[in-house]
Amino acid sequence: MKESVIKNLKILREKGPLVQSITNYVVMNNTANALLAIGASPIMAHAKLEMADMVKIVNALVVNIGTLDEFWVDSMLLAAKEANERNTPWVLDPVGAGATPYRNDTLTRLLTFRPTIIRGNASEIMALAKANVQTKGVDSAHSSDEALAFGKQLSKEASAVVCISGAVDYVIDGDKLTRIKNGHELMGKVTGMGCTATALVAAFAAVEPDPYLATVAGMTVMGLAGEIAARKAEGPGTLQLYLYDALYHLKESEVKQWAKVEESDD
Ligand SMILES: Nc1ncnc2c1ncn2[C@@H]1O[C@H](COP(=O)(O)OP(=O)(O)O)[C@@H](O)[C@H]1O
Ligand SMILES: Cc1ncsc1CCOP(=O)(O)O
Ligand SMILES: [Mg+2]
Repeated sequence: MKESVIKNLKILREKGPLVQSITNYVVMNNTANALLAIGASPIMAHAKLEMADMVKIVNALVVNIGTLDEFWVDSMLLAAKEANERNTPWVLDPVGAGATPYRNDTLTRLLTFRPTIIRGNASEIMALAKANVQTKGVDSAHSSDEALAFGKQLSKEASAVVCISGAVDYVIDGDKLTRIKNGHELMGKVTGMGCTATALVAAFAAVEPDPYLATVAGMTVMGLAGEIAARKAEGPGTLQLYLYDALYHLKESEVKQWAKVEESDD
C-alpha cells in the first residue's frame, strides 16, 4: 500500500492532471490551492452552459454539495451524467448529508450517475446509507468506527469506493478495507479539511485507474500533510497555511517513514 502511494504521488506530480470541482463557496480557494500544491491543476466551474464541454476535457471531477442550490444542482447532475458516460472518475462529497431533505434528495439523484468514489465524514456516510441519524450540519456527530458497517453497505449498494474520514480514515471497496491512521485532531478545527481530502482523492483518481488505490493515496497524503503541518502550527490558522507547504514538499521518504496504512480483512 505504501509503495502504491509513493508511486502514485510521483505520477501525479509528473502528469499534473486537470481536476474540475463543482464545490462550495467556503472552500473553493482552499481546495484549488491544495490541488496546486500537490501537483494537480484545478478548475472550479459550475455554469450549466459549459458543463458538458468542461467535463470532456478534465481528468477527474469533484461534485461537492456543500452550498447547493437549484441552479448548482442542475449543473452537478449534468456533470455527473457526462462523467459517468465518459468513464471519467468522479468523486462525490456529500457535505451535510442527513441535515435536510433537500440534501438527501439531491444525493439520491446524484447516486444514479454512479460516483466512482464517495468521501464523507462518519455522519454523512451513515446518512447516505440510510441510517436513521441526526447529523450536526457539516460536521460529524459520529466516529468513523461507528460508520464502518454503513460504509461497507454503501460501497456495495452504490458499487463505489467509499471513504469514511475521521480520526481513523477507512477506505472500502466491497469486501476490501484499508485503515489510515495519520492526521491530527487540529484538522477538525479548520473548515474544508474534508473537502480538501476529497479534492486530493480526485487528483489521484485522475492518474490511478484503480479508485481504491487512488483513494488510499489521497487520504494518506492528506493525513500526512495534516500531521506535518500540525507539528509547526500554533492553531487552526497556521495549520491551514502549513498544510499547503506540507503538500508541496511531501517526500517519498516521509511517506515511507510515517504513513500508517494497513489493509485488513475485517
Ligand atoms: N481527530 C482526528 N485525528 C486525525 N485526523 C483527523 C481527525 N479529524 C479529522 N481528521 C482528518 O481531517 C480530514 C477531514 O476529515 P473530517 O473532519 O472527517 O471531514 P469533514 O471535514 O468533511 O467533516 C481527513 O484527512 C481526516 O483524516
Ligand atoms: C461550513 C460549510 N458550510 C457549507 S459547506 C461548508 C464547508 C464544509 O467543509 P468540510 O466538510 O470539508 O469541513
Ligand atoms: Mg465535509
